[in-house]
Amino acid sequence: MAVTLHFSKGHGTGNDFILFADPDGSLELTTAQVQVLCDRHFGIGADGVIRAVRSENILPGASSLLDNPGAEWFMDYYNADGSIAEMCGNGIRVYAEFLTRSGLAELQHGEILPIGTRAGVRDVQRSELGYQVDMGTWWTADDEPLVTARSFKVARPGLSIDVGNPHVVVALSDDAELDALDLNYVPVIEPEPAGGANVEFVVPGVPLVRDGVGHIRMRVHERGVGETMSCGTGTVAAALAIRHWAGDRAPDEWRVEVPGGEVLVRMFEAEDGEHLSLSGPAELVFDGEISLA
Ligand SMILES: N[C@@H](CCC[C@H](N)C(=O)O)C(=O)O
Repeated sequence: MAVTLHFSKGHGTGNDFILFADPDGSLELTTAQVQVLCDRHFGIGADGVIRAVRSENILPGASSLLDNPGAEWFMDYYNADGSIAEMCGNGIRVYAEFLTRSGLAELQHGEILPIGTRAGVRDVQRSELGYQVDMGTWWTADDEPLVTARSFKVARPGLSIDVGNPHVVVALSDDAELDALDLNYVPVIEPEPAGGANVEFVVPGVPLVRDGVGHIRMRVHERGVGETMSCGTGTVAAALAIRHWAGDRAPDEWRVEVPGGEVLVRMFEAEDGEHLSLSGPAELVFDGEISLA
């Protein structure tokens, strides 16, 4: 039976999403439906789909992923290929805008909106740039994978960083190399991570630190999508990697420039260790409806 889906289209620094409300959890999409929705020629076109479902109505079993029952809403996130991702740093800001604009949640300046994700609960608040997200803790893997992109003569070492979802960050020599990178070609990671990974290519700013703030340029090849104009979790991983490589004097605040704009990453101490915050814009562009077979 065909289903009519009422959706909003939005983006955060050009990383774009189709969002729809399914408070009762009655409208689970198939992989094929997600693929059609995200197809830029045969569907609406997007890097991912976000289903707004009340936390109490997420799939049986998935509720164990929520470590804080205070999160009324869960971000059910799908990559364009239909695969599920644990977290999306740009998507969660756009999701907060969707929830508040559609009256499903309220968020005044200074208030916090906890949102459930497969990586745990993330606290979102309004900020000067749009929204700020407490991205929680992070960890690096012991192994150093090797990454090969199309133009590389030899594989280069990457840094594996998990910020709720998996990333491998690779440093490039300069802006020209970053601009010339062909990300139609899927970067090869050795050893291949079991669940795949997003790969960020970064160039430190020159100078790296200006007025106490670090500067980075980044392009990304996203797991389950391909090249995107931005990846929020990827910018956080990029800032962590450059700080790691830069050493003791590196700052805790970073501006990360991506093809779709700029976001701000901060590192700060919380009760359970170092957290990261991500601030950036969130825009809803249009609403529509589509019939799904
Ligand atoms: N674009 C997102 C990340 C989306 C999920 C990613 N492709 C994955 O599979 O982990 C972001 O802004 O963080």
